[in-house]
Amino acid sequence: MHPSQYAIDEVLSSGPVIPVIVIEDISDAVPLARALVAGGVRVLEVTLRTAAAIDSIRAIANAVPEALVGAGTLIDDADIRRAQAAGARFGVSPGATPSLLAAATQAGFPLLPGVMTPSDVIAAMNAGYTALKLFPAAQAGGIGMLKALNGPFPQIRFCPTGGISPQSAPDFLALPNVACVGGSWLTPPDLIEARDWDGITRLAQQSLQLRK
Ligand SMILES: O=C(O)C(=O)C[C@H](O)[C@H](O)COP(=O)(O)O
Repeated sequence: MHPSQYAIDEVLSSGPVIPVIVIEDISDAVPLARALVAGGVRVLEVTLRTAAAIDSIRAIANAVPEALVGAGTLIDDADIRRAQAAGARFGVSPGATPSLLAAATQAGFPLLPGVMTPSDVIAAMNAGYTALKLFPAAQAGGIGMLKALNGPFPQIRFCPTGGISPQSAPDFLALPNVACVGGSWLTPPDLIEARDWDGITRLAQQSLQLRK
């Protein structure tokens, strides 16, 4: 394991659910991060899917130091550079291309790469990555897929993400090779639009109870 990957251990062990966050309006970033932290969720994955994402990461890193803010949807080397420059402490990708893995290693940037096949797992392992996101988790086979992967790859810890709900999360979290799950349900667009930060704090608190 690369030394920078120790931060991924902290990301995976901080709580049962990593919130996958989409921020459209930069002015929502800090109150949203504070609402999640107030609910006991300090690892935050801000996806690079919106124009506001990089500035949001920078704002959260500066104003909410108790949060562990990371960047999601990393696609290429440039994404790693701009996420790191904005203060992201880790990155998450839907995939695990050789160039993305090499760029993260070279930058000393903790990365949770996405995999969906045994060949993806082997390629990531060979590049030194043992904590992986299974994406899209439900569509890739969900619980059955994770049980099957545990046969040949018992040393891999997964953060399944994609299609997981508060209803299905406990069954994922009960698996020996699942460290945590990712999900977008902690930050629903309607609550963000309504700036219902208390509602988001409640969702964060509820997510802490999902481990059976
Ligand atoms: O943007 C990324 O980097 C992604 O990998 C996609 C997210 O992981 C899924 O969109 C999770 O969303 P839900 O399925 O709604 O929980």
